[in-house]
Amino acid sequence: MTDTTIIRLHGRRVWDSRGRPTVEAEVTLAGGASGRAIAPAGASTGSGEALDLRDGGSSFGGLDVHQALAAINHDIAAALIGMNAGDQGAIDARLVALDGTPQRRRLGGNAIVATSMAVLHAAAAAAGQPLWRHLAGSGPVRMPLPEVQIFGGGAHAARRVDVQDFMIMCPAAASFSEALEWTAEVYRAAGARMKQAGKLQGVADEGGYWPAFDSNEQALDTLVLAIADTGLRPGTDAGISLDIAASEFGREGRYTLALDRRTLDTEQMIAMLGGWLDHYPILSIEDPLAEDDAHGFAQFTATYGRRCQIIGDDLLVTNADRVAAAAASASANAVLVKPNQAGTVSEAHAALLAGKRAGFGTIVSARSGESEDVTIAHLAVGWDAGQLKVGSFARSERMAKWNEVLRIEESLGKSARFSGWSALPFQPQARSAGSASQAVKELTP
Ligand SMILES: C=C(OP(=O)(O)O)C(=O)O
Ligand SMILES: [Mg+2]
Repeated sequence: MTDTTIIRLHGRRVWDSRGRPTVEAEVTLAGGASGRAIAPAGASTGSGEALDLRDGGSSFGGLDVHQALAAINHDIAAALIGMNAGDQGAIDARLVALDGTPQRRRLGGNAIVATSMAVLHAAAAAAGQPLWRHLAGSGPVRMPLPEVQIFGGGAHAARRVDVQDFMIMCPAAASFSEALEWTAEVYRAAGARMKQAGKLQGVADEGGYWPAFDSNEQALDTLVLAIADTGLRPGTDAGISLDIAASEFGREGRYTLALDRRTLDTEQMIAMLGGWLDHYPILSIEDPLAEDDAHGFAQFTATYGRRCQIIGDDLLVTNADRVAAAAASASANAVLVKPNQAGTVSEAHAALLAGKRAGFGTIVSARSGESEDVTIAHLAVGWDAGQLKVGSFARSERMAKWNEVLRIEESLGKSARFSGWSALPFQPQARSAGSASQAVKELTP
């Protein structure tokens, strides 16, 4: 291990996958090691998450990031230079104290997360280890179950369909690489079907197809048929994972579905999703209800939590206290972990650990605005999260992460273990796949 004293911190303006400026932080240590990281950015943000500092105010202000860069190059650099990069907890505590606001309004969530992750990279480099191994120590790790988008919707595709992410999970695969291979086959089969049906309009923000479906159910039907087209068994080999992102169209117990031109109350929303669970091989649902509908979440989880993963994203905003509260009230059984939602690496890790303590599924996740930064691939493996949600094949900022996991898997050789079904917080035999073959039969002309 070389000298891990921080001697330089530099903030740089780079660009994200939506053509928006973002922040890269680069940390140099006395022993010569360095690390850098780029802040991602969300589009369907939870109201409780850390806010990016954009010129003129928070994420909801201007577009540019000069103020966040200035925060890195002046206040943050002054505070961190001389500190030990090997003590991530102390670095992150210093960042939190220096900002002094619950949502990182002063220095910016973007400045803070880029710095926190860059320090982590520098410490791993100084130890001469890949980041995932630096995090895991000598502990066992599993390759994560990939959650890959096939169609985009909601805020990621101009609300062309209400549901934000239609994804595939292949927990029956023997390895991460096999799961990704099966998913790629489904992706191509879905694209071919959409093209044939005149429903393909392009690529959404996370690399899934930008669809021209007439209903949310048409998207689900297409997904089931695409799985079957590849020879995989829907519900057995490959299942569906949805991010409803209901906070985007629901408030105070009223949910307005643009595609169906109707407004549902909480009970009706639960009934609609329950109908989908009964009919389609769905393994996971994220944000089925809005972030202000904790009672609805609890009701949904009480009814379906034994046969489906129910993920809190906007509800939990990668916050350990919120995860503990959700466990106590049984309002979800899984937590999405987005480092920039929390602000620092340590806070994101605390949220993941709170999830593990509660027996929750834990899913490390990208944002819809991304870059070539692959930190989350290492976090998913090094923290043994079990699951990773990134986006899809048509965009290289997504594939950078998936390909990084492939490299990690290869480096482990025969000792690489795949999380598969063990990543999900319910028994496989209880999954809602009963009607999957019936659904295919009904859909096949
Ligand atoms: C990745 C997501 O979206 P965004 O980054 O736009 O908040 C999500 O909602 O899970
Ligand atoms: Mg989400």
